[in-house]
Amino acid sequence: MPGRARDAGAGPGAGALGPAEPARAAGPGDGAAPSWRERWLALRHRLVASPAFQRWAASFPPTRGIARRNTRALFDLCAGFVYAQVLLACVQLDLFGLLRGGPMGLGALAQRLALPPERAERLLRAAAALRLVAALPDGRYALADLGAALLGNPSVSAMIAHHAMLYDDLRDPVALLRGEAGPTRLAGYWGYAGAGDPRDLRDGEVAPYGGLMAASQALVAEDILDACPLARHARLLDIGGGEGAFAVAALRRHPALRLTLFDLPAVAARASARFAAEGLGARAQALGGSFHDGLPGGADAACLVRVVHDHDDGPALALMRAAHAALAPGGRLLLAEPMAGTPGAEPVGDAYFGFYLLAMGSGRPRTARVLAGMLAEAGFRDVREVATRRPLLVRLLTARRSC
Ligand SMILES: C[S@@+](CC[C@H](N)C(=O)[O-])C[C@H]1O[C@@H](n2cnc3c(N)ncnc32)[C@H](O)[C@@H]1O
Repeated sequence: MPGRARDAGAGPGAGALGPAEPARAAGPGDGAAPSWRERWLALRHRLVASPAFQRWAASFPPTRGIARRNTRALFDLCAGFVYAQVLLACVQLDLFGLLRGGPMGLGALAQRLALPPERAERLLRAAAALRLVAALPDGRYALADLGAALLGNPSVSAMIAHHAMLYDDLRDPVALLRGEAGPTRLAGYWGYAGAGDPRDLRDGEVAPYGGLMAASQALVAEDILDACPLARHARLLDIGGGEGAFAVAALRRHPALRLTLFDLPAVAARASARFAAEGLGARAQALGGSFHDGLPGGADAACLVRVVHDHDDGPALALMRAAHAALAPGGRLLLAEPMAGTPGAEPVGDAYFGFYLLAMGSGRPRTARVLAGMLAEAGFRDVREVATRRPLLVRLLTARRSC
């Protein structure tokens, strides 16, 4: 296992980077005397664990609201899988597509869903409780905000559908944590994460994840390009650029920009076809290879979009070093991905991506500060975070190679 990156500061510009990784406090297990805070927490936890206290807190007016919120939060944690499966059923049955044209009654919906009316009603009531659809006073059902938002983002439905593999892999989370779960379905899906030489992957093995990534780029490319326009750059190296969805968005926005996309050979071939189909063949080329063997030079900007978190610390740091070596002096790197410790989205980084990448067999979510430390270690300077519109989906660090 490669060594973990230090939670280092990252030189100039890095001071404002997110919360530090929580320091591992010395505790009784480490031989140190417990601090007053630990003693207070222990007392508090003994109280909260007591059923008598729970009953009292749930009826005492000043604590009633907190007790109910905590009960609900705990129940939601227990029930999360069920909610996700209700959503999967809605997606598989295309419920939101059916309601796109307007509200429908139960009978018509049951027929279109090919479900007995009682089962259709059960699904619709569950979906209404989850704010995916709305039950109208006249008994018909309509889209609610969350269902309508899914219709506007078809890639989210693709993500939901492919979660069937993730849930299979998470069936025994302790075995997964102990490395005793055996081969996972996600490692097969993301072929480069498994054993073997990723350069040997064939078209049929990269197409499923390539398509999923290309579809979900719609959500992130504009946020990245709005946060960090590339107008001052002449040539962009898109490292691990997939089928070219981000590249196409960048080229369309900056008509003078030229671009080299680098990805595994089978993926680069798909990107090449896309550039040609979009009429961008004269400004964009796709090169195939493994970035662990080095990167093509000549670019004054490079980007790593949703790539670094797929890799353990040793390969991730080597990749940053390769990007540094490939950039022209003074060139700029953009590192964009969802990050751990994002305020208001903490479970997305450490819980969702933490376990997703564990099942995939490679990588981990990192805080902005850890990534900044790694970039500095790879030789970059001026590491800074640029705010994006939806940090839950993507955050952005920029860094420079010295002149
Ligand atoms: C999660 S995808 C991100 C794709 C794209 N940047 C995006 O955001 O849509 C990671 C990409 O890294 C590529 N990749 C993984 N290992 C690689 C390697 N050793 N050499 C080159 N590309 C690699 C994969 O083929 C894939 O296209």
